[in-house]
Amino acid sequence: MHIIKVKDYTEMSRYAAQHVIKTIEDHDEPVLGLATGSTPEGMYNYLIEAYQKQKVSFENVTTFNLDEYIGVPATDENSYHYFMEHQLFKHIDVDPNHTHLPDGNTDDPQKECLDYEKALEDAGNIDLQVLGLGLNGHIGFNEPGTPFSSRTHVIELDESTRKANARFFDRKEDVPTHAITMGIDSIMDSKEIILMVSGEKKKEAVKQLVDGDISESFPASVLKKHPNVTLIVDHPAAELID
Ligand SMILES: O=P(O)(O)OC[C@H]1O[C@](O)(CO)[C@@H](O)[C@@H]1O
Repeated sequence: MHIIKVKDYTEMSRYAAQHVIKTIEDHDEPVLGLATGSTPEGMYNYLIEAYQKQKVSFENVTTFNLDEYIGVPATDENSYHYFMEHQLFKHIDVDPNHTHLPDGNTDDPQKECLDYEKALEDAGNIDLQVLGLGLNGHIGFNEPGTPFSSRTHVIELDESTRKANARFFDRKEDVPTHAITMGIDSIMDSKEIILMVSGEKKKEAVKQLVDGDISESFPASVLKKHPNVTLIVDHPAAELID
């Protein structure tokens, strides 16, 4: 795993956005894996700015998001559909038919998982996957204990994850209990991965990732087995690593 230390959230976001733009430039039909949460918001703002300055076009880009809550309609502002639409998609020239998120509002989540895997396969795998890091080491919504062999699946969210994400909801009880997430093996199929981590509260997770063992009890540790991963970490989050 290649480690890039940057000053702060702004630099992390800029660095990641430049990496995404380079991937788009290097491929005729780029396939991007995208994340939600607070971590990538700044990167999305840089991408929108670059698009507005005509430095990049998303016309030929296909996107796959990592995850979606179960039972939250796409029109609900807490859904990851809504997040992506408002944080990125509606501001750029991506073809809406080429953006994919799991449908968390389906009657048949198991079938939705299989369909999502099929769509990923048909797209020929992800050229660049963007990841954030959960406090407990989750990537996507793959919580500790998720098998490294997992493909897209339904997951019960950890209490710690529901607590961490309660800031987006009116009440903690409103945070969904389940989600559909790309599996760890699905993520590992990506040709390249960037993992963005910012902020002092993630410093223990970063230490565990960098210095700890590769173990299903800390899902992000699997990334150390991937041949092309870059950790972009800001100084507050990198405080405990060399
Ligand atoms: O960026 P945040 O909000 O700290 O969340 C970290 C990770 O957790 C998730 O939001 C899922 O809880 C991921 O999508 C994200 O990468």
